Amino acid sequence: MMTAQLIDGKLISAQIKEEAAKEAAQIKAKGVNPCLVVVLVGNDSASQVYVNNKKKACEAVGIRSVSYELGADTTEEELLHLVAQLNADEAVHGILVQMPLPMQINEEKVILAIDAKKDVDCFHPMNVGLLHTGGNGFLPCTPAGIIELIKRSGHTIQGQNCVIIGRSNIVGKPVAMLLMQENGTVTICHSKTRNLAEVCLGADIIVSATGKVNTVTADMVKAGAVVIDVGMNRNEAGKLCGDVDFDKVKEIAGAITPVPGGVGPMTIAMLMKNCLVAAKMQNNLM
Ligand SMILES: Nc1nc(=O)c2c([nH]1)NC[C@@H]1CN(c3ccc(C(=O)N[C@@H](CCC(=O)O)C(=O)O)cc3)C=[N+]21
Repeated sequence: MMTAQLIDGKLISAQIKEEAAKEAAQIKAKGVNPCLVVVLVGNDSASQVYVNNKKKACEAVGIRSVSYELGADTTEEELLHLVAQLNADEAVHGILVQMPLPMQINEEKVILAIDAKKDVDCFHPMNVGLLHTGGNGFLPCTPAGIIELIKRSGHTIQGQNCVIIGRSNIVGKPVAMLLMQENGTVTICHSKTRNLAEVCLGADIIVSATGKVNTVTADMVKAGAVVIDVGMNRNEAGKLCGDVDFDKVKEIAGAITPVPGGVGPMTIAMLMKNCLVAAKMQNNLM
């Protein structure tokens, strides 16, 4: 029995990519050819999958995509040199350096080196700061995808109790900011939070981003709550699964995202939107 509404990230992301394709055509009609460069260092197999998905999305939307695949032994200096070259290239609008990077490379240094105007991940401290002051421009891809999933599946954020589990720079913290901007009442929980189950039981919306299987179990979910699963884990059988005990939670929740097919595809759809924002910003089309 399935009581909860299944929030279809594949379907919603397809709609967003369709909208982006229309906008890409308009931008091209003005003589600008949006272009994303993805840089992958090393040969992590999960990263390969994501990078391929990004390429496919670019093709579908009509964004030129170029990828650089560098060896696992690439030095920080070499990567920074490539970033500088891409910063200077007027034909390149978006630069995405796939994380995580091999340990000889300082990720923060690389993020800082990317021109903030080309930072389609919205990881650069300038863009993070703008996000916090309500500034416009880039939105962080996974958090923005979560907001779209909630809204486009018919749920309101305004006035709702939103509980986030996880405080990472790429999901927990920025999604808190976006939910607050949507007038949600936000609580951020993490590994040191006391009475996590109790806090979650008060939530109308739960966002789990811990990377730990079974972070959210049925006893933690209020009847009818919206449950967004950002986890990307492998279970004992090697199968991709989220943070949420899906089979049991779906009997209690009002709506739930699956993994795969939930937040993941949305991240890529929102990346496409940021690439168009980048192309417009750099050509005074905003
Ligand atoms: N600079 C940078 N930017 C990122 O945005 C970034 C990154 N580094 N490093 C890794 C994470 C992870 N990430 C995903 C993107 C798409 C799916 C995705 O498409 N998932 C599909 C399929 C997953 C599969 O089949 O393995 C799904 O959930 O249905 C997942 C994860 C982007 N990330």
